[in-house]
Amino acid sequence: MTMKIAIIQMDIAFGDPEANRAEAERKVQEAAREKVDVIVLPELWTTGYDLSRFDEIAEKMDGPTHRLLKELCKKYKLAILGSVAEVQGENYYNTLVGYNSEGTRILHYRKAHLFRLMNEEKYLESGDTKGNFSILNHKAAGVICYDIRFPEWMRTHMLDGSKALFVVAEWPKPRVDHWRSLLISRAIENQCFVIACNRVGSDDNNRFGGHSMVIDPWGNIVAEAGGHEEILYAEVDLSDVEEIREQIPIFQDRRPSLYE
Ligand SMILES: O=C(O)CCC(=O)C(=O)O
Repeated sequence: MTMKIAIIQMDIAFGDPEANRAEAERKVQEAAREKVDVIVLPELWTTGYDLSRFDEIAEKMDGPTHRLLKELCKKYKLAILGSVAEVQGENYYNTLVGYNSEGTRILHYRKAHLFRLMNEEKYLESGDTKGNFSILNHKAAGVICYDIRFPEWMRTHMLDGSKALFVVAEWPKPRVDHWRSLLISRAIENQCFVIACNRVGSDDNNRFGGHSMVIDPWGNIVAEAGGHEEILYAEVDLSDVEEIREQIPIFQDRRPSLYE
Protein backbone atom coordinates (compact mmCIF):
# COMPACT_ATOMS: atom_id res chain seq x y z
CA MET A 1 0.00 0.00 0.00
CA THR A 2 3.01 2.28 -0.25
CA MET A 3 3.17 5.21 -2.64
CA LYS A 4 6.49 6.50 -3.93
CA ILE A 5 6.45 10.23 -4.54
CA ALA A 6 8.73 12.69 -6.32
CA ILE A 7 8.21 16.40 -5.72
CA ILE A 8 9.79 18.53 -8.42
CA GLN A 9 10.81 21.73 -6.66
CA MET A 10 11.78 23.83 -9.65
CA ASP A 11 12.40 27.41 -10.70
CA ILE A 12 9.94 28.69 -13.32
CA ALA A 13 10.78 30.78 -16.39
CA PHE A 14 8.35 33.74 -16.20
CA GLY A 15 5.70 33.60 -18.90
CA ASP A 16 7.56 30.99 -20.98
CA PRO A 17 5.50 27.77 -21.17
CA GLU A 18 7.74 26.18 -23.78
CA ALA A 19 10.89 26.54 -21.68
CA ASN A 20 9.08 25.30 -18.57
CA ARG A 21 7.61 22.30 -20.36
CA ALA A 22 11.06 21.33 -21.64
CA GLU A 23 12.60 21.66 -18.17
CA ALA A 24 9.76 19.77 -16.48
CA GLU A 25 10.05 16.98 -19.06
CA ARG A 26 13.76 16.58 -18.22
CA LYS A 27 13.00 16.45 -14.50
CA VAL A 28 10.11 14.01 -14.92
CA GLN A 29 12.45 11.74 -16.88
CA GLU A 30 14.99 11.93 -14.02
CA ALA A 31 12.37 11.20 -11.34
CA ALA A 32 10.91 8.33 -13.36
CA ARG A 33 14.26 6.51 -13.09
CA GLU A 34 13.52 6.15 -9.36
CA LYS A 35 10.33 4.22 -10.21
CA VAL A 36 8.00 6.65 -8.47
CA ASP A 37 4.20 6.35 -8.56
CA VAL A 38 3.38 10.05 -8.40
CA ILE A 39 5.16 13.24 -9.47
CA VAL A 40 4.09 16.65 -8.17
CA LEU A 41 4.92 19.90 -10.00
CA PRO A 42 4.43 23.40 -8.49
CA GLU A 43 1.62 25.92 -8.88
CA LEU A 44 1.46 27.59 -12.32
CA TRP A 45 4.60 25.71 -13.33
CA THR A 46 4.25 26.55 -17.03
CA THR A 47 3.80 30.32 -16.69
CA GLY A 48 4.57 31.58 -13.20
CA TYR A 49 2.53 34.61 -12.12
CA ASP A 50 2.53 36.29 -15.55
CA LEU A 51 -1.19 36.94 -15.04
CA SER A 52 -1.47 39.97 -17.34
CA ARG A 53 -0.45 37.71 -20.27
CA PHE A 54 -2.87 34.88 -19.49
CA ASP A 55 -4.83 35.86 -22.62
CA GLU A 56 -1.76 34.67 -24.60
CA ILE A 57 -0.38 31.86 -22.46
CA ALA A 58 -3.31 30.18 -20.67
CA GLU A 59 -4.43 26.92 -22.25
CA LYS A 60 -7.63 25.04 -22.86
CA MET A 61 -7.84 21.66 -21.20
CA ASP A 62 -6.61 19.97 -24.38
CA GLY A 63 -3.64 22.32 -24.91
CA PRO A 64 0.04 21.39 -25.33
CA THR A 65 0.76 21.10 -21.60
CA HIS A 66 -2.06 18.62 -21.15
CA ARG A 67 -0.95 16.61 -24.17
CA LEU A 68 2.60 16.48 -22.76
CA LEU A 69 1.43 15.42 -19.30
CA LYS A 70 -0.69 12.62 -20.72
CA GLU A 71 2.19 11.40 -22.87
CA LEU A 72 4.69 11.46 -19.96
CA CYS A 73 2.27 9.63 -17.64
CA LYS A 74 1.75 6.86 -20.19
CA LYS A 75 5.44 6.65 -21.13
CA TYR A 76 6.71 6.36 -17.56
CA LYS A 77 3.61 4.71 -16.05
CA LEU A 78 3.09 7.20 -13.27
CA ALA A 79 0.69 9.95 -12.20
CA ILE A 80 1.53 13.66 -12.47
CA LEU A 81 -0.14 16.59 -10.66
CA GLY A 82 0.50 20.32 -10.97
CA SER A 83 -1.36 23.59 -11.55
CA VAL A 84 -1.51 25.40 -14.88
CA ALA A 85 -3.10 28.50 -16.42
CA GLU A 86 -6.49 27.52 -17.83
CA VAL A 87 -8.73 29.47 -20.21
CA GLN A 88 -12.37 28.57 -20.70
CA GLY A 89 -14.38 30.97 -22.84
CA GLU A 90 -13.51 34.44 -21.52
CA ASN A 91 -12.47 33.23 -18.07
CA TYR A 92 -9.06 32.35 -16.70
CA TYR A 93 -8.31 29.98 -13.83
CA ASN A 94 -5.40 28.68 -11.78
CA THR A 95 -6.16 24.98 -12.23
CA LEU A 96 -4.66 21.94 -10.56
CA VAL A 97 -4.76 18.96 -12.90
CA GLY A 98 -3.79 15.35 -12.39
CA TYR A 99 -3.31 12.52 -14.88
CA ASN A 100 -2.90 8.83 -14.04
CA SER A 101 -0.53 6.28 -15.54
CA GLU A 102 -2.96 5.67 -18.40
CA GLY A 103 -2.98 9.34 -19.28
CA THR A 104 -6.54 9.78 -18.02
CA ARG A 105 -7.39 12.98 -16.22
CA ILE A 106 -8.15 12.27 -12.55
CA LEU A 107 -8.23 15.80 -11.14
CA HIS A 108 -9.47 19.21 -12.28
CA TYR A 109 -9.53 21.73 -9.43
CA ARG A 110 -9.70 25.50 -9.86
CA LYS A 111 -8.10 27.51 -7.04
CA ALA A 112 -10.94 28.52 -4.73
CA HIS A 113 -9.22 31.28 -2.74
CA LEU A 114 -7.56 33.87 -4.95
CA PHE A 115 -4.55 35.62 -3.45
CA ARG A 116 -4.95 39.42 -3.47
CA LEU A 117 -1.31 40.07 -2.57
CA MET A 118 -0.43 38.73 -6.02
CA ASN A 119 -3.45 40.32 -7.79
CA GLU A 120 -4.99 36.99 -8.68
CA GLU A 121 -8.52 38.32 -8.16
CA LYS A 122 -7.92 41.01 -10.84
CA TYR A 123 -7.25 38.45 -13.57
CA LEU A 124 -8.74 35.12 -12.52
CA GLU A 125 -12.06 33.57 -11.63
CA SER A 126 -12.16 31.43 -8.51
CA GLY A 127 -13.26 27.82 -8.60
CA ASP A 128 -16.15 26.62 -6.50
CA THR A 129 -15.86 22.86 -6.50
CA LYS A 130 -13.72 20.59 -4.34
CA GLY A 131 -10.45 18.95 -5.33
CA ASN A 132 -11.26 15.38 -4.30
CA PHE A 133 -9.99 12.60 -6.53
CA SER A 134 -8.74 9.04 -6.49
CA ILE A 135 -5.11 8.02 -6.90
CA LEU A 136 -3.82 4.42 -6.87
CA ASN A 137 -7.24 3.42 -5.50
CA HIS A 138 -7.00 5.82 -2.57
CA LYS A 139 -9.16 8.82 -1.84
CA ALA A 140 -7.18 12.05 -1.85
CA ALA A 141 -7.59 15.78 -2.38
CA GLY A 142 -5.60 18.49 -4.11
CA VAL A 143 -5.57 22.24 -3.42
CA ILE A 144 -3.50 25.29 -4.34
CA CYS A 145 -1.24 27.48 -2.19
CA TYR A 146 -3.35 30.15 -0.37
CA ASP A 147 -6.14 27.54 0.02
CA ILE A 148 -4.20 26.02 2.95
CA ARG A 149 -4.95 29.13 5.04
CA PHE A 150 -8.61 28.02 5.07
CA PRO A 151 -8.80 25.00 7.38
CA GLU A 152 -12.58 24.79 6.97
CA TRP A 153 -12.09 24.27 3.22
CA MET A 154 -9.42 21.62 3.83
CA ARG A 155 -11.72 19.85 6.30
CA THR A 156 -14.55 19.57 3.77
CA HIS A 157 -12.10 17.69 1.55
CA MET A 158 -11.29 15.18 4.27
CA LEU A 159 -14.82 14.21 5.27
CA ASP A 160 -15.01 11.50 2.60
CA GLY A 161 -12.13 9.54 4.17
CA SER A 162 -9.38 11.04 2.01
CA LYS A 163 -5.94 9.99 3.19
CA ALA A 164 -3.67 12.44 1.42
CA LEU A 165 -3.76 16.17 0.76
CA PHE A 166 -1.69 17.33 -2.21
CA VAL A 167 -0.70 21.01 -2.22
CA VAL A 168 0.99 22.92 -5.05
CA ALA A 169 2.34 26.41 -4.43
CA GLU A 170 4.32 29.49 -5.35
CA TRP A 171 4.79 30.43 -1.70
CA PRO A 172 7.03 33.45 -1.06
CA LYS A 173 10.20 33.08 0.96
CA PRO A 174 9.39 35.72 3.63
CA ARG A 175 6.44 33.59 4.81
CA VAL A 176 7.99 30.16 4.54
CA ASP A 177 7.48 29.70 8.32
CA HIS A 178 3.74 30.06 7.75
CA TRP A 179 3.93 27.51 4.92
CA ARG A 180 5.62 24.94 7.14
CA SER A 181 3.35 25.51 10.16
CA LEU A 182 0.14 25.52 8.11
CA LEU A 183 1.07 22.29 6.32
CA ILE A 184 1.97 20.53 9.57
CA SER A 185 -1.29 21.75 11.17
CA ARG A 186 -3.37 20.56 8.21
CA ALA A 187 -1.74 17.10 8.54
CA ILE A 188 -2.34 16.84 12.30
CA GLU A 189 -5.88 18.19 12.35
CA ASN A 190 -7.00 16.03 9.42
CA GLN A 191 -4.82 13.03 10.30
CA CYS A 192 -3.71 12.76 6.71
CA PHE A 193 -0.52 12.77 4.68
CA VAL A 194 0.34 16.19 3.27
CA ILE A 195 2.38 16.17 0.06
CA ALA A 196 3.34 19.74 -0.80
CA CYS A 197 5.35 21.14 -3.70
CA ASN A 198 6.59 24.74 -3.69
CA ARG A 199 8.65 26.49 -6.35
CA VAL A 200 11.99 28.24 -5.89
CA GLY A 201 13.64 31.17 -7.67
CA SER A 202 12.11 34.59 -8.15
CA ASP A 203 10.13 36.87 -10.46
CA ASP A 204 10.12 40.70 -10.55
CA ASN A 205 7.99 40.90 -7.40
CA ASN A 206 8.70 37.83 -5.27
CA ARG A 207 11.31 35.38 -4.08
CA PHE A 208 9.91 31.89 -3.56
CA GLY A 209 10.75 29.74 -0.58
CA GLY A 210 10.93 26.07 -1.58
CA HIS A 211 10.75 23.79 1.47
CA SER A 212 8.51 21.32 -0.29
CA MET A 213 7.43 18.75 2.26
CA VAL A 214 5.92 15.35 2.90
CA ILE A 215 4.27 15.14 6.33
CA ASP A 216 2.69 12.10 7.94
CA PRO A 217 -0.72 12.04 9.68
CA TRP A 218 0.97 12.44 13.08
CA GLY A 219 2.59 15.68 11.92
CA ASN A 220 6.08 14.26 11.51
CA ILE A 221 8.11 15.49 8.57
CA VAL A 222 8.92 12.53 6.34
CA ALA A 223 10.96 14.59 3.87
CA GLU A 224 11.69 18.28 3.38
CA ALA A 225 13.54 20.14 0.65
CA GLY A 226 15.76 23.18 1.11
CA GLY A 227 15.53 26.53 -0.66
CA HIS A 228 17.00 25.53 -4.03
CA GLU A 229 15.99 23.39 -7.00
CA GLU A 230 15.78 19.70 -6.16
CA ILE A 231 13.67 16.60 -6.60
CA LEU A 232 12.41 15.47 -3.20
CA TYR A 233 11.64 11.77 -2.86
CA ALA A 234 9.53 10.05 -0.22
CA GLU A 235 7.70 6.77 0.25
CA VAL A 236 4.52 6.75 2.34
CA ASP A 237 2.18 4.02 3.54
CA LEU A 238 -1.34 5.39 3.33
CA SER A 239 -2.66 2.74 5.72
CA ASP A 240 -0.93 4.65 8.58
CA VAL A 241 -3.87 7.02 8.35
CA GLU A 242 -6.37 4.39 9.53
CA GLU A 243 -4.28 3.51 12.58
CA ILE A 244 -4.09 7.13 13.71
CA ARG A 245 -7.77 7.80 13.00
CA GLU A 246 -8.62 4.77 15.19
CA GLN A 247 -6.30 5.89 17.99
CA ILE A 248 -7.72 9.45 18.18
CA PRO A 249 -11.09 9.29 16.37
CA ILE A 250 -11.56 12.96 15.58
CA PHE A 251 -13.84 12.28 12.63
CA GLN A 252 -16.23 10.40 14.94
CA ASP A 253 -15.94 12.98 17.71
CA ARG A 254 -16.63 16.05 15.58
CA ARG A 255 -19.76 18.01 16.51
CA PRO A 256 -20.60 19.91 13.33
CA SER A 257 -23.84 21.26 14.80
CA LEU A 258 -21.72 23.44 17.14
CA TYR A 259 -19.62 24.90 14.33
CA GLU A 260 -22.26 26.64 12.22
O1 LIG B 1 -0.76 32.80 1.75
C1 LIG B 1 0.41 33.13 1.44
O2 LIG B 1 1.16 33.68 2.23
C2 LIG B 1 0.93 32.81 0.08
C3 LIG B 1 -0.15 32.47 -0.90
C4 LIG B 1 0.30 32.52 -2.30
O3 LIG B 1 1.42 32.90 -2.57
C5 LIG B 1 -0.58 32.08 -3.38
O4 LIG B 1 -1.71 31.65 -3.14
O5 LIG B 1 -0.13 32.12 -4.53
